[in-house]
Amino acid sequence: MNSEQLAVYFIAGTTNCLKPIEQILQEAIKGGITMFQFREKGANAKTGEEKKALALKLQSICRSADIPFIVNDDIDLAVEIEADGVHIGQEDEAASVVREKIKGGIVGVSVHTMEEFEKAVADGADYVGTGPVYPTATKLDTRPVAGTVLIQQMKNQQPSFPIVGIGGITVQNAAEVMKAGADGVSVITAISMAKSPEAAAARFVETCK
Ligand SMILES: Cc1ncc(COP(=O)(O)OP(=O)(O)O)c(N)n1
Ligand SMILES: Cc1ncsc1CCOP(=O)(O)O
Ligand SMILES: [Mg+2]
Repeated sequence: MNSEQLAVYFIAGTTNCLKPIEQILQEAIKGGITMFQFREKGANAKTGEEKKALALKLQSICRSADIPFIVNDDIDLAVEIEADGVHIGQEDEAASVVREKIKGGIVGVSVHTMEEFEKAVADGADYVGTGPVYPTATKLDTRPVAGTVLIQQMKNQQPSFPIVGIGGITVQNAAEVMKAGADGVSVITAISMAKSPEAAAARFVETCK
């Protein structure tokens, strides 16, 4: 993975979409997203075979566009379908263990403190995601809103380690996240719920790429 692939990192699951997720992903790809994470969780989310079938469809769309397809949380699914990578949180197994399981794949880790950042790097993470940078209604069990300070601190300590901000990021505040030192923005609502996901993605590309 190179850090440029984090520039406009779109994340979605069916519960974040009012239209079919396949259509939204295709529109976002036309707009220029650089990476996609399948995050199928929460009330009414698909599970089991239905979740796997959807993952395979979205993976195929990403493959055709040469965009990395990352699975959130579900390491077994990522291994089974040979996803390009997995994104794990602090409640999941250590990145070093996950790295062994997904042989050669991308491992992203959520961090909220410098200690968590240093551990993720030592464990062999390929990138870290940190947030919520701004208030978000998408994830209820988040840590407190953090602003951009941790992004600045991580960048100062390890200038070349890939970092992405997440949480409440919009086309209006994305520049501030980049200015703090992020390599990109992770976005759910501002693309998945946009009137035009293509136009929204294109505006993020202008700011972040
Ligand atoms: C790129 C990126 N960064 C952070 C997260 C959040 O992960 P986590 O804290 O494990 O929360 P869930 O997304 O699993 O609810 C992410 N998904 N992606
Ligand atoms: C998954 C996640 N982790 C921290 S905030 C968040 C939700 C981001 O969603 P949105 O871009 O809609 O604020
Ligand atoms: Mg998680």
